[in-house]
Amino acid sequence: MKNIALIGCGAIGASVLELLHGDARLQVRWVLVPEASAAIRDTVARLAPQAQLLQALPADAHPDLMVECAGHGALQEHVLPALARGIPAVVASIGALSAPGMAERLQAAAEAGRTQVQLLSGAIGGIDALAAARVGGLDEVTYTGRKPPLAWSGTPAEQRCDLSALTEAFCIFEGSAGEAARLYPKNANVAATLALAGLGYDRTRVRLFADPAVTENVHHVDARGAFGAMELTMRGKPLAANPKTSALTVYSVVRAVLNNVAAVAI
Ligand SMILES: NC(=O)C1=CN([C@@H]2O[C@H](COP(=O)(O)OP(=O)(O)OC[C@H]3O[C@@H](n4cnc5c(N)ncnc54)[C@H](O)[C@@H]3O)[C@@H](O)[C@H]2O)C=CC1
Ligand SMILES: O=C([O-])CC(=O)C(=O)O
Repeated sequence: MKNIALIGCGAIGASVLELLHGDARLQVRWVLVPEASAAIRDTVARLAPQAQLLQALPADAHPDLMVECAGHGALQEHVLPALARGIPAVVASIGALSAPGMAERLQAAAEAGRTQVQLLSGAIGGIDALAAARVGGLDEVTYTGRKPPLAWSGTPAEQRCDLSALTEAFCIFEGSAGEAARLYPKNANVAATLALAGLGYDRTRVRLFADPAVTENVHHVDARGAFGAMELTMRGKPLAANPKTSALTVYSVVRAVLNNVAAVAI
């Protein structure tokens, strides 16, 4: 049986616990959050009663896998030290890697601990194809993200337009994946994932729209290169607990965890 440390117990973390609950091949032994609200305590008591709810991984704990679904700060706080201790990790907050030096520090920590960090595909598909296409050489990768206006609340989009008054699609951002990840950290994980798998932060073009005509989180990717061309549209249903997050992100985390305990991984 594999022991799991879960970082974050919000919209994604709670749904991950729900889906892993009862799987005899693994046990969530630690849930790490900055503050254990009553809702988090209830969720953990119901879905992972054996788990310790803590702020940091104890020095003598050695999980088989750390699962990050918490936010950008969690990479610095939990993932880097775990990797350095030899604990493998899967990470959902891919936008965090756009902070200067973070990608290099993740790599150095994993090398020091002789382990591996897996960057999850999260809300987007086709990352396998894009990363494979990169081997042959990519010429162009463009990502267009479209979410309902209120999914952009609390972001710099609020300074660009009145989100609640939009009657048609409004382009809230156009630029590189690097700028997108810095300005819209909670919404630009997909842009950062595409950049890391494909042409990098500077050469991956990004357009983000607040669109009152959509009810889903719509991700569109166009890529061209030596392999040929790829066009992909995902229409992700948002999680009820957090409309900024697509439900597929939860399934992507669960898939990665299950691939760690399954005899055949896909
Ligand atoms: N790769 C992808 O496609 C996607 C990635 N994400 C990432 O997943 C993260 C979590 O998403 P949600 O669950 O929807 O957010 P949420 O806000 O519902 O939950 C975040 C949880 O993490 C905890 N937390 C925050 N900072 C922490 C820290 N430093 N250490 C430990 N716990 C911490 C919070 O207390 C809360 O329990 C987002 O911040 C985003 O970076 C989200 C959507 C898509
Ligand atoms: O969950 C999504 O649809 C994607 C998302 O928020 C992001 O790119 O960070």
